[in-house]
Amino acid sequence: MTAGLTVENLKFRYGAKEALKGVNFDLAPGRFCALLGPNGAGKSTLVSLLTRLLVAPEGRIAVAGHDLKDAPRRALAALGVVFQQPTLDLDLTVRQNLMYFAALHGLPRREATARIDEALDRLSMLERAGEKVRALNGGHRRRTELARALIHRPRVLLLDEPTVGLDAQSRAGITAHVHDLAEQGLCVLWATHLTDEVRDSDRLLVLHQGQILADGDTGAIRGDQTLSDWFLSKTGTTV
Ligand SMILES: Nc1ncnc2c1ncn2[C@@H]1O[C@H](COP(=O)(O)OP(=O)(O)OP(=O)(O)O)[C@@H](O)[C@H]1O
Repeated sequence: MTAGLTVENLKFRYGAKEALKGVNFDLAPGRFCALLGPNGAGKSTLVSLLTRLLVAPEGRIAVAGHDLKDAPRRALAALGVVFQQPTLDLDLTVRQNLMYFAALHGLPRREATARIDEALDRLSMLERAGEKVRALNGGHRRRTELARALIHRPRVLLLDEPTVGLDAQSRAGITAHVHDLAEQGLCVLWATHLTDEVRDSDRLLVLHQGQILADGDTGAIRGDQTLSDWFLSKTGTTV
C-alpha cells in the first residue's frame, strides 16, 4: 500500500453485466497516470467506486493509505475529484462556488479565502473570481472545477474525462496544468479515451472490457507504434 492510490481485486456488476472483473493497481505520489479505455471499458464505474458513489461487494480501495470502507471520511478527505459532468452552480460566482465547497470541508473563512486565491491564481482564474459561472466558457468552467478539487489539498486527484467538450487550446492547458501538479507531488489518475492526452513519460493503465490490459510506462508499452495503433493491435477495436 502506498501514500497514493491502491486498488485490489476490484469487481463490480450491474445485474448480469460484469463491468469490472478484478482490477488491481498501485499508484505512487508524484506521478501522472492515464487510465485509458474506450467507451464502456469501465472507467466511470471505477471512478464511481473510488468516490464511493458505488460500493463494491468485493475488493479494496485505499486513498493515501486510508481504506475507503473502514475509514471513508479520511479516505475521501484525501481525494480531489473532477467529475465528467460539470457540477458547478451556474448562478453563483466562481468564488462563491469554491467558498461553498471549502465550507463543506470545514475550512475557516480566512483560510478558505487564502487557498481559493492561491488555487485560482495558479490557474490564471483570479481575475474571474467575481464572475458568475454561467458567464464563463467551457475551459474556464473546467479550470474552476479543478481549482475546487484542490482547495482541501488532496493527496490524490481523480479526473474523469475532464477535457470532454473543450476546444484544443483549453484541453492542452488543462492537461499541462495537471501534469505540473503531478510533478509537484500529487498522485493523479486521469481517465480518458483520447490517446493524445497521454505522454510517453506518463504511467499508463489500459482498461478494456473491465480488465487491466496493460500497466506501465506509456513509451515502453506502445514501443514503435502510436498508442491508438497499439490498442487496435491488442484488441481489434479502436480506443
Ligand atoms: N447502470 C448500468 N446498468 C447496466 N449496465 C451499465 C450501467 N452503467 C454502465 N453499464 C455497463 O457497464 C460497462 C462499463 O460502463 P462504464 O460507464 O463504466 O464505462 P466507461 O469506460 O466509463 O464508458 P464511457 O466513457 O462511455 O462512460 C458498460 O458495458 C456499460 O454498458
